[in-house]
Amino acid sequence: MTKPTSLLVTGGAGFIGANFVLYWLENHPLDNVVVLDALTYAGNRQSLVSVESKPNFTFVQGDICNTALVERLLTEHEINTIVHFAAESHVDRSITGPDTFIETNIIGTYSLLKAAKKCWIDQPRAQGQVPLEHRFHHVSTDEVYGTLAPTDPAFTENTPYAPNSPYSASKAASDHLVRAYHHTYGLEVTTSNCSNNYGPYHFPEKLIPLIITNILNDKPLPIYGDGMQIRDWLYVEDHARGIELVLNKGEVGENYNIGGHNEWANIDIVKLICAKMDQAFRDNSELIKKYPNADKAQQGKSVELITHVTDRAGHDRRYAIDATKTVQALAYKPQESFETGIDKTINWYLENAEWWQPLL
Ligand SMILES: NC(=O)c1ccc[n+]([C@@H]2O[C@H](COP(=O)([O-])OP(=O)(O)OC[C@H]3O[C@@H](n4cnc5c(N)ncnc54)[C@H](O)[C@@H]3O)[C@@H](O)[C@H]2O)c1
Repeated sequence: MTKPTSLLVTGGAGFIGANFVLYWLENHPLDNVVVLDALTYAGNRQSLVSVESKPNFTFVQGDICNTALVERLLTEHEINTIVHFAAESHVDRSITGPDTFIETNIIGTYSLLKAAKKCWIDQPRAQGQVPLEHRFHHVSTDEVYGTLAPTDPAFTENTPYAPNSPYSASKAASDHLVRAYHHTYGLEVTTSNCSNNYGPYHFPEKLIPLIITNILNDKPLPIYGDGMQIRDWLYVEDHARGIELVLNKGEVGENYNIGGHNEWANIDIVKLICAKMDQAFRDNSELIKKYPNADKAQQGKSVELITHVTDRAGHDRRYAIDATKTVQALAYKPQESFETGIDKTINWYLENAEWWQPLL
C-alpha cells in the first residue's frame, strides 16, 4: 500500500483543504506537502500562514486545468499522493453561474487524472522495473446521492447517484471520471463522499460561518424557506482524519462515505448558534468591546435576527450519510461531538475576526 510521503493537495487554501494541510503537517511532520490552488474568492493564503515557512511546504498558485503545470509539479516534487479538494463548492453559485463548476470540477479533475496517468503510469521505465505505488484521492460529497425523504435510510456507498444541482452534478461527473481512470487505466484511486463540514477557516457564505458573522454584525440571519432542510454535519478535522485513514488503509478502487451521524434541520442549527452566541456575550464582557455592533447578541436576543427568505431552487430536503463501511473497514470514529465541534467553531470565529472580516 502507498505510504503518502509527498502530497499534492489541490484546493489546499480552501476551507477543508487548508484544515487538511494543517492537520497533515501537524501529524506527519516529515512529509512533503505541495499545495496547488488558484486562489479564487474561496481560497485564502492566510489560512496556511502557520505552515508557510516550513521547508517541506510549498505553495503554488495555479489552476488544476493547467495539465502541464500539474505534470511539472508531480515530477519535480516526486509526488506519490494527490489529495484533490479543488472545486467550486457553493450550490447557490452553481445555480446562478454553472460554467466554472463544469470547468473546475469536471475538466479540472480530468486534467489531474490525465497528468497522474502520464506521470505515474505511462512513463517509460527500464525493463523489469516495477512501477512505484501512487494514490489519487478524490474528495467528494454526499450531495451526489440526491435527496432523502425524512424516513429514508441514509446514503451508503451503493446508493445510486441522483445529483440535483449543477454543483452536485459536476461532482458526480468527476467521481465517475475518477472511477473510470481506475477501471480503464489502472490508476490507483480512492474516493470519499463526505457530509456537510463545519469548523475554522470556513468562508462566511456557508450556513454556519454566515450565521456567526452576521450575528456579530447584527445582520439578518437568512433562512431558506421553512428551514426544515436536514443536513448531516461533521467537524472538519474529523473529515481530515477520515481521509488520512482512507489514504493509509483504504482499498484502491473503493469509495468511502465519511460522516458523523449528526442530522440537524437548518433552523435548529441557527437557533442553537443564536443561543450560544448570546451565552458567549453573557460570559465574556470583552466581546462587547470587540464586537460593538452585535446589539442583539448583547441583549441575548440574536434569535430575533432570523429572517425567512425564498427557498433555493431545487433545494434538496435531506442528506444523511451511513458511514458503516468506513467505520468497519478503517476503524473510523469522529473525535468531536456536535456540542464540542460547534463550541470550537464559534470560539474560533470570535477569536479570528482578522481572518473573516476582510471577506465580508
Ligand atoms: N464544504 C463541505 O461541506 C464539503 C462536504 C463534502 C465534500 N466537499 C468537497 O470538498 C472539497 C473542498 O471543499 P471546500 O468546502 O473546502 O471548498 P472551498 O470552496 O472552501 O475551497 C475550494 C478551493 O479550491 C480552489 N480552487 C477553485 N478552483 C480551482 C482551480 N481551477 N484550480 C485550483 N484551485 C481551485 C479555491 O481557490 C479554494 O481554495 C470540494 O471538492 C467539495 O466538493 C465539501
